[in-house]
Amino acid sequence: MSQSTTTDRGKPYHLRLPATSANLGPGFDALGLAMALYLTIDAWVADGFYIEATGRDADLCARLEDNLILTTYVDVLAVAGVLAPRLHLLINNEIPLGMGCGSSASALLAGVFLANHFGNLGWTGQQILEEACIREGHPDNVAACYLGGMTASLMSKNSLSTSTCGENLIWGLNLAMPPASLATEKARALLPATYPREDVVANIQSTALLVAAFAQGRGDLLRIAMQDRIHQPYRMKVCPLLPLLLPLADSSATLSPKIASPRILGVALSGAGPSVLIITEDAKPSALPAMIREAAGDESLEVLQTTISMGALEG
Ligand SMILES: Nc1ncnc2c1ncn2[C@@H]1O[C@H](COP(=O)(O)OP(=O)(O)O)[C@@H](O)[C@H]1O
Ligand SMILES: N[C@@H](CCOP(=O)(O)O)C(=O)O
Repeated sequence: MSQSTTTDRGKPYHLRLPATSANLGPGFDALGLAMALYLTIDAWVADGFYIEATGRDADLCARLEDNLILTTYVDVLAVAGVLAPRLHLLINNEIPLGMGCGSSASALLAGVFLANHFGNLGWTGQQILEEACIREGHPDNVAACYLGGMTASLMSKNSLSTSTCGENLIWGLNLAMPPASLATEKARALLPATYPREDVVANIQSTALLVAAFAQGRGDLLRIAMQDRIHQPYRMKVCPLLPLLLPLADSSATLSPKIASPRILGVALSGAGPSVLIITEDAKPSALPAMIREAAGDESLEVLQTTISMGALEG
């Protein structure tokens, strides 16, 4: 992107927003886990809109047209009746776009943070969070992106309630990334309007257990607690990695603690897919990528290894 002609940039407004893995299996639209892969933005008022982007999907992040960060920024200020100062954004992105890792949540939250700061809106953190959740349409990734750890969220009449736990857990978060992206909107359109009662009850039971597992650091519960019956079965056809990798959750269950194989705690679709999240007892186990590639039958499959993030930084 072309350079801003702003000569004296001064201290930038700085944002660092994590990727998120929503749902964690059964917690559809309710649970999200913040991951230590970041969208980092430095912003200054300038004489026009400029974006310089580096990192993952840098070409998409640097686009000025239909850019979710900028459209959110301009729209929030338009609704507030404030003329949006033009901005120069310096972006470094580590979050894969359209892969089920919450890139749109981080972009929306960034747009709202920028609007609040440069439009002097004076909003509280809660107002910023609620605005971004309303715009995303479901609170799970946005709330985890802001608050970090494993965040449970509930949106009722545009009012958000949240609770966070597990921010200090050192479990490994391993993401199997197929080559093609999948728009969340498309993956949501595959879900039925109603569900059998037994599927709903099974998901309520799993979700309750899953929250307890994160709150108490009970990795032994994840294999059972990450089972889902309300979105993953319907998304398998557009997320072909999922049926190949779900059995990995069972592979560790029978291992003797003496065997030095990476201990897999649980497996789920990451967000709306197509990536798959594999949680391990240890952070970044070096033997796991090869195990995942073998199960997927794809030697060149990308595997990202990361850990739990504490959430957003701003200022
Ligand atoms: N850093 C970013 N800059 C601009 N647009 C972004 C950014 N991150 C995400 N987006 C927009 O969000 C879309 C992906 O959102 P979505 O389909 O919900 O997938 P996910 O949130 O799982 O990555 C991208 O195609 C792009 O339009
Ligand atoms: N609960 C949502 C989560 C979407 O997450 P994303 O990272 O894929 O945008 C859903 O499952 O649709």
